[in-house]
Amino acid sequence: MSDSENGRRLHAVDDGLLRRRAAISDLGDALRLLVEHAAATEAPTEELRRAAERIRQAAAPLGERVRGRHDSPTADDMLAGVRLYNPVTGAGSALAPPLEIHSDGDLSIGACTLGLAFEGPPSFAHGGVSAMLLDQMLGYAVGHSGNPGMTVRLDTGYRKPVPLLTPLRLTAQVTGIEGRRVTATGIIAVAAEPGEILVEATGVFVALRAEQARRLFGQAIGRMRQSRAG
Ligand SMILES: CCCCCCCCCCCCCC(=O)SCCNC(=O)CCNC(=O)[C@H](O)C(C)(C)COP(=O)(O)OP(=O)(O)OC[C@H]1O[C@@H](n2cnc3c(N)ncnc32)[C@H](O)[C@@H]1OP(=O)(O)O
Repeated sequence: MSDSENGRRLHAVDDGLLRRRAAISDLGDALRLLVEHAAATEAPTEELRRAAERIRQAAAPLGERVRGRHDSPTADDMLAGVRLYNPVTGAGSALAPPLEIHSDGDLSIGACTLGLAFEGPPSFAHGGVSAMLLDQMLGYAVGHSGNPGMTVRLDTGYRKPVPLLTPLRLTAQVTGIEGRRVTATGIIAVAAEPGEILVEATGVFVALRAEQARRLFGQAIGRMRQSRAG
């Protein structure tokens, strides 16, 4: 194959992957709209029954070809950090707010708005959701520092309730590295009042030894290599 033919082929593959990722995002948006409407609706009972039937019909073709537990989604790129179904940040996940994170130097900054589907106490976020957002924020900061690891401890302090339907600002940073253990802290605030801490967390993350990584992720890594080679 000539260089230009090879180039055209790679370009076509990239286009296909980009189109698939855009479609996954689009499906994720539709699912999040569905989840939010389903949590907020006061539609008549008969409308709920009709909607349930239509949703089951729409779901059926998606279930015809599915991946197994150890298979990465074909549109993901684990090494580049592209994970479309991450339940906190994934554009394709119905569960994700989604939280958008970027870095400014050593500081990781996140933004999201939680809908009624995330309600715990009336009109405020469920405490477990705040912990989930902060675990992701701290994990991102730890990964960004070049020492990725798994959460072994997460201490969460709830100072004030987190309002729903209100833009939020989250921040996180690494505060200490001791061998394989990395400590990070983070907070949740309302975007309009970033100085007022609603929830704070400190997490400890541990970099896996090679043997631990093989034991926990060996099958998934093997499948990923196979699918890349094929
Ligand atoms: C740009 C970059 C972007 C990156 C984006 C990424 C975003 C990703 C975001 C994802 C975010 C979400 C992330 C998630 O959701 S991660 C999912 C939730 N976490 C887990 O499932 C982890 C479960 N735990 C384990 O599997 C084991 O504990 C592992 C394998 C991790 C360690 O195995 P093990 O337990 O046998 O430990 P060790 O013998 O190897 O020793 C390790 C060191 O750690 C210390 N230790 C252990 N436990 C604790 C503890 N509770 N408090 C304090 N320290 C503790 C221990 O004393 C030792 O220290 P030292 O004696 O060496 O000093």
